[in-house]
Amino acid sequence: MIGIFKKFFRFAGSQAKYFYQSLGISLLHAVFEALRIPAIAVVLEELLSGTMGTKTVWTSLIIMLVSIIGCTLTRASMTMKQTIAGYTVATNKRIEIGDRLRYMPMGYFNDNSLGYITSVTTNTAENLQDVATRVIMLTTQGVLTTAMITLAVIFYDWRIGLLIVAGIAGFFGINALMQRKSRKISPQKTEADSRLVAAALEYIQGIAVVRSYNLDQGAKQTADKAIQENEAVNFKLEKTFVPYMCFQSITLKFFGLAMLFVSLLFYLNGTMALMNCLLLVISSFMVYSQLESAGNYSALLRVLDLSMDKIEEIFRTPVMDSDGTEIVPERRDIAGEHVEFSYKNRKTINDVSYLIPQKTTTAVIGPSGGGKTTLCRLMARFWDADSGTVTLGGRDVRNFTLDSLLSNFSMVFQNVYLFNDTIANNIKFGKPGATDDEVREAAKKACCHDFIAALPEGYNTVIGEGGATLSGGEKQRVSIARALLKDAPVIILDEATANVDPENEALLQEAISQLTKNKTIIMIAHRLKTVQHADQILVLDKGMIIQRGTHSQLMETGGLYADFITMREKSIGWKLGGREIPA
Ligand SMILES: Nc1ncnc2c1ncn2[C@@H]1O[C@H](COP(=O)(O)OP(=O)(O)OP(=O)(O)O)[C@@H](O)[C@H]1O
Repeated sequence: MIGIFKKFFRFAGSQAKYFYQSLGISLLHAVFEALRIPAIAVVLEELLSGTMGTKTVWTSLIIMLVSIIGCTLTRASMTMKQTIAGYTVATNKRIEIGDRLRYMPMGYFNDNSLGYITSVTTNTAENLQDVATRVIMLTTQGVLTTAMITLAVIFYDWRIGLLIVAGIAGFFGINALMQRKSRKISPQKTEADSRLVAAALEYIQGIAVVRSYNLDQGAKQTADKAIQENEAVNFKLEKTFVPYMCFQSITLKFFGLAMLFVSLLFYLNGTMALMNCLLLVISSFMVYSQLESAGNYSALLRVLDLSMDKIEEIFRTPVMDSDGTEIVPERRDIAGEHVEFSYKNRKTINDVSYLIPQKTTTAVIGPSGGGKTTLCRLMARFWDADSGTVTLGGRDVRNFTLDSLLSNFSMVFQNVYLFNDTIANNIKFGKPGATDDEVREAAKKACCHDFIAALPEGYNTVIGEGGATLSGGEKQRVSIARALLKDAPVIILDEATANVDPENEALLQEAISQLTKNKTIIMIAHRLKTVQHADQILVLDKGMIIQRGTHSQLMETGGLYADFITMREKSIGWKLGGREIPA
């Protein structure tokens, strides 16, 4: 128990002082609680000696009032301090996690599900603000109050004091057994909580697929299973702890009763004065009451312990730019030398070298799964190469801080993610301090001003999470507006495939040509026109660059590129529903 407390105080960082302060107040609270014993003693003594007067009544009343008011004020102060500190610890940790996730290698997101990460920032952090404050307050208050009352009892009769101590020892013995059980079961609870969040997220995110394939049974069964498992683990937790809690409670009640009877026996055999006997009989009803409620909550200490472990695991995961420096490169050429990269053990980029001179366009083409996206993402350090180097302006990308490296790149991918916020704020994401005029200007260049202006609240229209309320083409143009606003010198573009309708296609092309003016462009190209006009074409297959050169050079040599072009040329001639497929 003490170990978990120490760990929590370390974990709480700057907020720990509020918990320490509340421990001090807790001690004061215990003193106020224990004051009731002398208040009763004063009255009993005078009643029994027959000297009872109004002065004694007032004295006792004042002590009682001091005790009650003191207890109330100290409890309120403790609750405020711990609650505020608990919420602040949870808030700080959530923000720190958010900051840290930005600098994590993408492999972290591969290895840990969205559900797991979400559950750490939601219910795990909630344990800090909720469980931590309640458990720490109740356990410290219970232990300190019992200790204080024990001291007061020892003052009147040390033998009964020893009896109380024996009761406390019995309580902690049972509590230790419960903690041991809790160590085994609590991880099941936190895992079941994570699984529940993961299943709910997956079910909601995949709801469109679930509907279109009429899979409600299968997908729902998975979510239902996670819900039922969670229920089962919680039942198991309760079923395991309830006997221990009952046993703790019975032990304390037994020792309370023993205190009552032993006091009476001591009185009967003449070793205890009547006043002390009556006082201790009354005290026997209150001595353990707070310890009992502390015991009921202490099982949750293990959950708190595990919550801290889960959060600390995130902080222990190495981030990418811990050794980076702020670099503003003089040139913006990008080069890879003997770059190798594997996802887990699957080699995806195999001894690749390239040079992308600044302000030129490089088209990357090749079969699906050949490694085009991976190659581009290694340039912006979504991942680190296993061997070889990637440089920007002659400097290894690993020498940059992630922020200073990424300030050079704008990336427009096919899977655009827009935040559940206004369109204006989604565009501003590219330049947080941008003015409304700048946002409008970027939107106009990206050909999205007209559709935004037609929305009910224009730029202040809130778009659903992931951009759910916009069409694919609209989302893509908003993401281009975002990139235009950022105005980074290097643009990585995963070109839209030809399955965009002709009107959108024309707008998209206009937006892209605005974005790419005067920049270094790396384009995963699907369109014949772009490929033909690129300064350099890299043909990537099975993680290797198998051809490189300009369109005419590669057409001359023949091979995969020439085959690709021939195929595209054939498809241009095809007509779909009377419309020509765009080149
Ligand atoms: N995050 C990831 N984790 C594990 N494997 C991945 C990941 N991303 C891609 N891969 C795998 O790496 C290989 C190359 O993928 P990549 O997306 O780079 O290819 P691509 O040429 O861009 O494909 P496409 O044209 O279909 O988009 C594929 O086999 C893919 O399954």
